[in-house]
Formats: sequence, C-alpha cells, structure tokens
Amino acid sequence: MRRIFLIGYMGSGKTTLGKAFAKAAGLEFIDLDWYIEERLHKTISKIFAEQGESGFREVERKLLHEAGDFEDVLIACGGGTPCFFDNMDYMNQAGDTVFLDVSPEVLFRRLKIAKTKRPLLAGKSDQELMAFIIGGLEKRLPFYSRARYCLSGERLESRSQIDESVRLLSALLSGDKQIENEIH
Ligand SMILES: Nc1ncnc2c1ncn2[C@@H]1O[C@H](COP(=O)(O)OP(=O)(O)O)[C@@H](O)[C@H]1O
Ligand SMILES: O=C(O)C1=C[C@@H](OP(=O)(O)O)[C@@H](O)[C@H](O)C1
Ligand SMILES: [Mg+2]
Repeated sequence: MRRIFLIGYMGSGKTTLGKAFAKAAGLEFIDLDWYIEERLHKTISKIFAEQGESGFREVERKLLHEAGDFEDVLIACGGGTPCFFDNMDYMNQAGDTVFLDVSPEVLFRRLKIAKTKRPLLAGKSDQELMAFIIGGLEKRLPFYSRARYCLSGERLESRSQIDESVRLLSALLSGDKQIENEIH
C-alpha cells in the first residue's frame, strides 16, 4: 500500500507534479483543494469568504483525515495544510511526505499569473506579493522541512520537465541515495 503526501508553498507545483506522478505510478490522485470543493460544493475562495481562514482550516483538517484513509493514493495538499493543527504529524505517520522546494523568485513568477483562485493572494500588488511569499516561506519552512523527502519543484514548466520531475520523484521514493545527494 502506498500513500504519498505532496506539500509545499502555493505555486510550488503540488497539483501539477502530483497529477502526473499519480498517473505514472498507477495511484489515485487527490488534490485536497479540489476534494474540499467537491465535498462542500463551494470554491476555496467562497469558503474563505464565508467561514474565514480558521473555518477553512477546520474543514481542511477534517478532509485531510478523510482522504488520508484512502489507499494507493497521492494527495496534493494545499500550501497551508502542514502548518495547522497536528497535520504534519498525521501525514508523517500515515504515509510518505514530500516537500516540493521552490525559490521565492520562481514562486512569484508563477503566482503573479495565478492569484485569483487563491484567496490569500487576491488583490496584492507585485511588491506585496513578493513580500508575502518571502514572509510566508519563512513561517512555513519549519513545517515543510519535517517532510521525509525533499525535491526541487523548480522545473515544471513544460511536459518534458514534468516528466523528468516524475522520474526524479520516483527514484527518490525508491531510496535512490544519488538523487538525494543531487537535490540537496
Ligand atoms: N508553464 C507555466 N508557466 C507559468 N506558470 C505556470 C506554468 N504551469 C503552471 N503554472 C502555474 O504555476 C502554479 C503552480 O502549479 P500548481 O501545480 O497549481 O501548484 P500548487 O498546487 O503547489 O499550488 C499554478 O498556479 C500554475 O498556474
Ligand atoms: O497556502 C495556503 O494557505 C493555501 C493554498 C492553496 O492551495 P495551493 O497551495 O494548491 O495553491 C489553498 O489550499 C488555499 O488557497 C490556501
Ligand atoms: Mg494546488
């Protein structure tokens, strides 16, 4: 039985790489944000607007546990998932956790064009967005760094880069020490 949790900042590529890796590995793919939206019949932005961030975090925790019961699954978390309650402990005991590591500059480039669906970023100017990413990463790294594995998520911009990252993740999870040396 395999259960993999992908974690990392917004825009690090959890959804993109998770979907591609699950397909290649024959695992079910669950994007936690999409799962929440389906179960509640509401967008993430609507949940934030109606229940505030604390309401969203309660729902996120509950549905993380629900999805975390499934077997042979890859779960792409939301950027904040590991940073609330005992979610990181839960994921580390339920399966393999992988932190997708991406620099603030690359996150900025990706998130600049994908702000609207992310309520924490909506309406921010370029300067505010960059400051928010740097500050957010600083606060969240202590949680992200508790993942069992770490992989660079910088190269996910084309089909061939995604395929290569799928290969690297597969080698990392199968215990290839050389890959661990390459990425650290
Ligand atoms: N080729 C690309 N060029 C620029 N941005 C991209 C490209 N592919 C994806 N993105 C953006 O980068 C972000 C990262 O992808 P995603 O998998 O959604 O990250 P996460 O799930 O970690 O937030 C997405 O918001 C997406 O819109
Ligand atoms: O970082 C965060 O706190 C969030 C990240 C989002 O997921 P992605 O990381 O997939 O964008 C989503 O869960 C919500 O908007 C909050
Ligand atoms: Mg996502």
